[in-house]
Amino acid sequence: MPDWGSHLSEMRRRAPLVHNITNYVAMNVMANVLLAAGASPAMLHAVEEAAEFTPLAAALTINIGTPSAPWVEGMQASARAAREAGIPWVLDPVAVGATAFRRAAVARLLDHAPAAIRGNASEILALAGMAARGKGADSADPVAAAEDAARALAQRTGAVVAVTGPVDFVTDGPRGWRVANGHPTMPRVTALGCSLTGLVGAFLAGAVDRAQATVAALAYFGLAGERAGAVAAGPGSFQVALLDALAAITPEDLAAGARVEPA
Ligand SMILES: Nc1ncnc2c1ncn2[C@@H]1O[C@H](COP(=O)(O)OP(=O)(O)OP(=O)(O)O)[C@@H](O)[C@H]1O
Ligand SMILES: Cc1ncsc1CCO
Ligand SMILES: [Mg+2]
Repeated sequence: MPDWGSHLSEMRRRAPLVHNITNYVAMNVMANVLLAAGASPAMLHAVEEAAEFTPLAAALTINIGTPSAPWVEGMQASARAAREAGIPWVLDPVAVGATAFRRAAVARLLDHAPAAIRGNASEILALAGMAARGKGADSADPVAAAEDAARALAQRTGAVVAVTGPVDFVTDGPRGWRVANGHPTMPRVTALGCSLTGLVGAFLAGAVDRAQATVAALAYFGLAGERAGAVAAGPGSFQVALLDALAAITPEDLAAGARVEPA
C-alpha cells in the first residue's frame, strides 16, 4: 500500500493556493477546512476576474451548489484557464440530477477536462446518465450502487472520480480503492462534502499520482471526522472539533489511521 501520509506532508510543504468557486453555503466552512489542513484558500467567482486569477493558483475547484447564469460564466472561464495553464481542477456536481440548468452547466464544464470529480452517490449516478434518487444536495443512493457509474465516468472523462458516503470509492477507471474512514455525524453538517472537494484540490496540486492523492485526501478528511466524532456532543461541536483534528493530524497519524483497500 502507498504511504498515504506522504501526500499530506507534500501538501503541507507546498501549502498550495487553491482557487475555489463554490456555493454560498460552503464558502466559509470550506475556507476554514483548507486553512486548518495547511493550504491557502481563495474564494472568488466573478467572470470579470475569475480566469485572470486561476493561473495564480496551484489548483482550482468548481462547485455548482448555488448557481446563477453569471456564476456559471465565471466557472467556464476559470475551467478553461485551468486547462490552458495545466492546473488541476476538481468538479463538485452538487444536485446535478435535480435541474436542467445544472446538467447544462456541468456538461459545458466537462469540456475543460477536470482532473477529478467528487460527489455523493446520487450525483455521480446522475452525471453518468444513470437513474439517481438524490434529495437536493443530499444523497439517497448507496455508494456501492455508483461504483460502475464512477468507473464509466472516469473512462469517459479521464478524471479521477470520487464517490463519498459511509465508505468512499475512488477510481481512475482501471484502478479503484475504498476508503472506510469517516463518521456518521459528517452528513449532518452542511458543506463537508464541498469542503472535501477543496482538500482534493489541495492534494492534487503538484501530485504525480492524482488518484492516490485523491484517496489520501479522503482518508485524511475521514480520519479527522473520526477524531471529531470521538469528542463532539453533536453536529455543532463536531464542526469545531473537525477543524482542530484537521490541523492536529500528522502524516504519521494518517499513515497509521488510513483505512484504504484496493477495489
Ligand atoms: N454515514 C457516513 N459515515 C461516515 N462518513 C460519512 C458518512 N456520510 C458521509 N461521510 C463522509 O462525509 C464526507 C462528505 O461526504 P458526503 O457524501 O456527505 O458529501 P456531500 O453529500 O457532497 O456533502 P455536502 O453536499 O453537504 O457538502 C466524506 O468524507 C464522507 O466519507
Ligand atoms: C445545502 C446546500 N444547498 C445548496 S449547496 C448546499 C451545500 C451542500 O452541498
Ligand atoms: Mg455535495
